[in-house]
Amino acid sequence: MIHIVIAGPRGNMGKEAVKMVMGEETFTLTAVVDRKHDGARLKDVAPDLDADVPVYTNMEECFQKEVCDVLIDLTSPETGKQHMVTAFNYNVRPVVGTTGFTDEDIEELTKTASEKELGAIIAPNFAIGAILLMKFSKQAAKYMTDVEIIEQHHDKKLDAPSGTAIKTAQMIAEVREEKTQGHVDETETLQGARGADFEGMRIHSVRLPGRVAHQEVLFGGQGQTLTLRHDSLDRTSFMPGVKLAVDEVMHLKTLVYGLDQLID
Ligand SMILES: NC(=O)C1=CN([C@@H]2O[C@H](COP(=O)(O)OP(=O)(O)OC[C@H]3O[C@@H](n4cnc5c(N)ncnc54)[C@H](O)[C@@H]3O)[C@@H](O)[C@H]2O)C=CC1
Ligand SMILES: O=C(O)C1=N[C@H](C(=O)O)C[C@H](O)C1
Repeated sequence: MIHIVIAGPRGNMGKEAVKMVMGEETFTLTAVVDRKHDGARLKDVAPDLDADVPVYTNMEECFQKEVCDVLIDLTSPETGKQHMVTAFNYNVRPVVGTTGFTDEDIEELTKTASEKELGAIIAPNFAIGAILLMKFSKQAAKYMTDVEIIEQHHDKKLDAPSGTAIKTAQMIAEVREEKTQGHVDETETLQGARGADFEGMRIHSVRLPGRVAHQEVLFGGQGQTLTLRHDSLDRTSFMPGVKLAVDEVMHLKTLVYGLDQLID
């Protein structure tokens, strides 16, 4: 039995994670960490979840009082890192879907996980289709080096570009011959028109009500284009990946960044 604490249980992702954990025979939800409602029961502050577990606002107190093997963090960019550090201090294995980590954050957290020989996962995207999109993009970029990434999300999203777009660009950059795209003399008459620059590739972020999570990777070559696209139509798309990460993190002795590392 894996004992789990979820941070951010009333958020879009947190709610789905609570339902998923409660539905798994080998998982037990022991508590949740929220921004408010300290001392309440989750079922009283989120009746749609029907989860009779305690709510803490202080993660340390939660780890001191409750049994916890794995922390699932689905909060905000500034909170995720802090939660991971606290989890490491209590020998709890973090599974983090929260996006917005810098390269330095990931390096620092990897060092701590390795020193403690404690498993940890930061997964910018838990959806299998999105992981396949990243892998296929990496494959295509060996042959087609002009790439533009267009990601589209709901307008409540805090970080841009998305964690998925950054991870996709990082994976592509591992194999892509470095080049600056577009015309050598191109200028932006309106700042930002060409999107963010990742090693010469461009990333464009769209934010619209009605969207969930979508990404296209566009490749251009002589007389041809290739478009790869993934759509998450609702947040249940991420849950098999969250379950996989919880199972896998129990066997790891360091931090893994991206589920692409765990899926063939
Ligand atoms: N890895 C993946 O597959 C996915 C990752 N995400 C990421 O997950 C994160 C959450 O996304 P959503 O659920 O859409 O956001 P949301 O805004 O709906 O939920 C975030 C929740 O975290 C809570 N929270 C914030 N600070 C907290 C703190 N200090 N302690 C406890 N709770 C705190 C908020 O109160 C809120 O309920 C974002 O970073 C997003 O980019 C979202 C979808 C999929
Ligand atoms: O905020 C979201 O919604 C999502 N965030 C993740 C990201 O930044 O890539 C994953 C998914 O795209 C949904």
